[in-house]
Amino acid sequence: MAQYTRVSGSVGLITLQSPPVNALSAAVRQGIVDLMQRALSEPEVKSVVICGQNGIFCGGADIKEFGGQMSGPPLIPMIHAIEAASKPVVAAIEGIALGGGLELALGCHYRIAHSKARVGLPEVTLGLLPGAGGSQRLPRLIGVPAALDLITTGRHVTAAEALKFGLVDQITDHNTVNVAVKFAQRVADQPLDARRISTHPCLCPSDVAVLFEEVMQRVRRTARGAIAPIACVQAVRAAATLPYNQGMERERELMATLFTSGQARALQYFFFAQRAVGRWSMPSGARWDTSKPRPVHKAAVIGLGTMGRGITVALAQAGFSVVAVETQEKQLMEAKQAISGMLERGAKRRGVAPALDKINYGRNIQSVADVDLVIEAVFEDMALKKKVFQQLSAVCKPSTFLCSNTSGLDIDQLACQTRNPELVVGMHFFAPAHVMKLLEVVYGPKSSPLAVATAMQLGKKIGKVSVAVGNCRGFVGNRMLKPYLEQALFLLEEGATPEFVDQVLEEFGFAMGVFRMSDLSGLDVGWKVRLADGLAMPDPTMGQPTRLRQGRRYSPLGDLLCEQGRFGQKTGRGWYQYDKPGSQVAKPDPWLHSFLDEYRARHALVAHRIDHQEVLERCLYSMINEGFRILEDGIAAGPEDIDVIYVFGYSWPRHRGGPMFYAATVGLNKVLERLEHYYQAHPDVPSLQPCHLLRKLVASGSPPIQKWREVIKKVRSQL
Ligand SMILES: CC(C)(COP(=O)(O)OP(=O)(O)OC[C@H]1O[C@@H](n2cnc3c(N)ncnc32)[C@H](O)[C@@H]1OP(=O)(O)O)[C@@H](O)C(=O)NCCC(=O)NCCSC(=O)C[C@@H](O)CCCCCCCCCCCCC(=O)O
Ligand SMILES: NC(=O)c1ccc[n+]([C@@H]2O[C@H](COP(=O)([O-])OP(=O)(O)OC[C@H]3O[C@@H](n4cnc5c(N)ncnc54)[C@H](O)[C@@H]3O)[C@@H](O)[C@H]2O)c1
Repeated sequence: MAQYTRVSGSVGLITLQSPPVNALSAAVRQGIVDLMQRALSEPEVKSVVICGQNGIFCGGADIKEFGGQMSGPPLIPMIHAIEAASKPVVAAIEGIALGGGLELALGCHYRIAHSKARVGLPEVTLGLLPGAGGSQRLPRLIGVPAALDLITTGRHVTAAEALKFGLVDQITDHNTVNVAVKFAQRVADQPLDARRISTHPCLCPSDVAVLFEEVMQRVRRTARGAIAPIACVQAVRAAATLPYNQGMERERELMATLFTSGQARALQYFFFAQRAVGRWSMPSGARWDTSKPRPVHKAAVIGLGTMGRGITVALAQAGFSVVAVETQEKQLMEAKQAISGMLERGAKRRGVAPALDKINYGRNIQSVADVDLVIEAVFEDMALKKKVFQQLSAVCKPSTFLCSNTSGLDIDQLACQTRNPELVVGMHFFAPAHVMKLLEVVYGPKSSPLAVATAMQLGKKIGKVSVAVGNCRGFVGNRMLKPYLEQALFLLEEGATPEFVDQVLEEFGFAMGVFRMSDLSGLDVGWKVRLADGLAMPDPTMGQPTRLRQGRRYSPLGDLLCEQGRFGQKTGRGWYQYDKPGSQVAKPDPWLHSFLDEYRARHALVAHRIDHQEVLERCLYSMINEGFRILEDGIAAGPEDIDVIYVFGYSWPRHRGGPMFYAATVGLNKVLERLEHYYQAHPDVPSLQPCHLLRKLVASGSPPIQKWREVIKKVRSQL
């Protein structure tokens, strides 16, 4: 909807009204079309101002409409009509002008923005391009290089930056609508021809062809298979090389291709999934909207290794006072230096002062007595963690929340060491903790809704996307990683190379294949866990590792590499070789290939030809199958939780929506059929056995992903 008022006698004020972000729904578009006609027909009205209610100009097209039959007046002619109007139209931009919202403003003759407003064309993040003339008007207004930057990244810019670009005409600290109305009165009689951006020539640098070539190469390199960034470059190239009308035609063609692509559907699903995870619930029925968090002012981090340092930086940067405790003197010194460096670099990037004074360092756990929340990040060793939780429980205020950054140990066992187990949750960060967006908030059987709500809110405050999950070995992310890693090893045993498996996964869109990723994070991490589990022990009778452990197929390949001191990048050798320890350039290693040949010969394994399809299906479907088990067990409340965890924590390509959305795209019956096929071929691999929920979903006609929760509820109620 939109509302019309006449202000100061001669200005028609059109206010977009569609909470929460004044998206351009059919009703809003209809309102704008009708009210523009009214303003143009009233002789007293000399100029028009368009603004949005509640201090928000417009969040763009209504993304919810994209999924269905679109109705109402189309956006492109609506914006053309505004630009063609005989009376000046001024956009009063408060809050945000994004996507179609900015395109609407670009159709206006003038743009006045509040100093705190942000503008941008984020369509690329939804698998689209600015398809209401944005790709053609923006380069004409601010030049090709700046337009390419904004359109291919989708980044939001501040009002000050927008003014520098010439994207807005004026910024104000006062009431933007009042300023815009006065401005509209001043320009009421001025000629409009030069203000119609579509009539401007496109501002191109002399080496524009080289520029497009360079940008296209960069975009292809970083897109990981996403098509929208490439279409964005093509659309801007059309603006630079074609007359406006032909450019608009090209924009329309490209948009039509994107609009109906699976990638746009995946990215739009993911947009809503990110928001859905904030509406968490627990099996007890506790929910985000009925559970109040308690404020946290002062926090502590215990253990300043890789993770503790990043967590300390994340907390300090968000303004929290932090007590940082490390028992080892040498580690403490190194940590202080590393944390200060990270804070200084971060502050320089953001143009603010480094938050060095937010942190108090110490070696004694007693120094955390008065904090509101503790995050433990000591070694992944249950005995040590239990001891630390006992100490914390004795030292801290009774109301202090005690959280663990464990990668997968039982939160309940830690809670049992404390006086107030209801205040214990997992806060599982991802490395590097000050950079990675994901936080798994893990509730155990005793965790209270208060503790979950507090950890979720803290996550939000430090800029994380937080997902509440249940307590089980590996939680959601690492639990699903296990069958994925396991399949990758089995594929090596059966004839594949690490290079081939990685290539297939990287072509699929992962930032790194499974073996390059293992080399980066360190092969010793998983080895220690397998040793602790009694899995990585060599067979004592044979002096040889066997391939069956605890009743199921087991690949000792990773253990054998670790026994040789091949821990990955840090030792300069792993699944690949590196020029020196710490180097990041992975090179195929002939030693590894001979080692694999010998290993296969020793175990009478005949290498067979493994193709792309087999790598993808075995690695991904086994992981997806575990995802269904996680849903069935109630560890994740819905598929969105899993998808958000995988995109933000494990570099799953966003344009494929996440593993569960991908399963829905491939077709659940196909996933089931292929899992059945592989399970038949490998009956000693339980992770390939299709789980009950997957079968149930297929039996229910493979409903769309938005309906899975209903089936999950039924399956769980029958357990
Ligand atoms: C706006 C934000 C920055 C606000 O952030 P904040 O953190 O404050 O709040 P939330 O993110 O939690 O959002 C609150 C609430 O609002 C919902 N929401 C936000 N934005 C939208 C939106 N644009 N539409 C619908 N709903 C929205 C959000 O989901 C939350 O609700 P929930 O219930 O989920 O909690 C932030 O929200 C944000 O960044 N929003 C997105 C901004 C954006 O990306 N805008 C661009 C939209 S796409 C667009 O504008 C396209 C245009 O270029 C025009 C395209 C023209 C279309 C023409 C169609 C041609 C098709 C051709 C096909 C031909 C086919 C054929 O030939 O057959
Ligand atoms: N490294 C990762 O990628 C990663 C990712 C997510 C979670 N985690 C988890 O985070 C935790 C820490 O991992 P990390 O990689 O940072 O380990 P790390 O080995 O780098 O650091 C652990 C630090 O804890 C210190 N420490 C040990 N006992 C202590 C005590 N009683 N009091 C104070 N400090 C103590 C050690 O001196 C060391 O500096 C583990 O539980 C791990 O599973 C790690």
